Amino acid sequence: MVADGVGKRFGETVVLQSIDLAIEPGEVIALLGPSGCGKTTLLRMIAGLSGPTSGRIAIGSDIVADAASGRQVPPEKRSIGMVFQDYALWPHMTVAGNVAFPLEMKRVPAAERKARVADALSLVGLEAYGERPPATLSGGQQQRVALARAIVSRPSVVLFDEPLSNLDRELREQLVVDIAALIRSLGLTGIYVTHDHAEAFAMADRVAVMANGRLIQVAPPEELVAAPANADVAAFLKLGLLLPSEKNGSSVVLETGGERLNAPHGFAGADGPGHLFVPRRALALTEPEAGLLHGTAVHAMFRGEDYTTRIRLSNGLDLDLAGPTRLADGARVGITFPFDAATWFPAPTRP
Ligand SMILES: Nc1ncnc2c1ncn2[C@@H]1O[C@H](COP(=O)(O)OP(=O)(O)OP(=O)(O)O)[C@@H](O)[C@H]1O
Repeated sequence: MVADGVGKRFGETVVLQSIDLAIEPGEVIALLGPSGCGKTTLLRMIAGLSGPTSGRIAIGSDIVADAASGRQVPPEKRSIGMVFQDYALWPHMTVAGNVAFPLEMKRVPAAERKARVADALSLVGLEAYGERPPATLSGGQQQRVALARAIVSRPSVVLFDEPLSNLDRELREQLVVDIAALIRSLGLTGIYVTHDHAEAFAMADRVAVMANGRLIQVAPPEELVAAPANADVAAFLKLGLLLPSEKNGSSVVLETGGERLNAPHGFAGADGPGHLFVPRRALALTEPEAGLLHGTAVHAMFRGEDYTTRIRLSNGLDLDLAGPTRLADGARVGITFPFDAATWFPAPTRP
């Protein structure tokens, strides 16, 4: 699937700017971003449920949408399967009837249809449920039916629109693994929309982080965590501490609280306002006099193996840090980190 300069406007409102995204066959991409950033809009255009106002979309070798020529291939003629948040099963059909539907649309002969439906239901662990009406199944089982329906015709791309958000946490954690294993074992290409970064990390080969109708970083999960492209990505993924500050040469002064950090080797990046980013794994609690930053313990929570303490920094930010001891509420603490683990993100200069 290739999106080439894809944009979407509703009247005067620009919802997607100019999206360039190429997904390899067999690859799973998560579209991740806060509510309203345009994830569903992009997915609906790939599905053919709406058309781009600029750019074009290809699935395999077919151009399925092209704003310039007005070409818009309808959803049923695109090689796609879809799994929606609300399952979207037809209540008047049996489970097997639902799964068979995409094959009926393609006029697959009855005997082959039956075998393929049985195969798809067994892949999702529901071989015994074919004759039941969907309403008699649990939410998790209904979503498995929707998954079987999405893969039964072996489409070029399977599109997922927040498929697990109606399910409780335990079920979500189970299904995310099952879905990931299934799409990988079948070698399917997947686009998975979510606002949950744990789900995106569990599912995807690469994660496309979106904000305000733009793609801001497309990278494997490990790379996003190790090297977020900017302060927005680090903030959205909650990767650590983002300190609003002013940089002047090798020193960084925190915007509020006035603490000054003198980095022995300085930080790369332009002087002026911005954020100092310190990844969570680099942060450690220490005595107040040994701390680069200072704060007060708000409350320590026992987490089974260690304690997570919420610390209110002198600039008012809250930070949760794990440690082996229960700190008293109100205790003064220091926070330290190796300077070479920190990154300076200058404030963006927006036109
Ligand atoms: N038909 C429409 N007319 C006008 N604005 C729309 C229309 N559809 C979507 N939008 C706007 O486009 C923006 C992006 O919406 P979209 O549903 O793609 O976001 P999202 O990232 O999927 O959010 P969520 O996670 O809440 O579903 C929103 O500001 C929304 O209000």
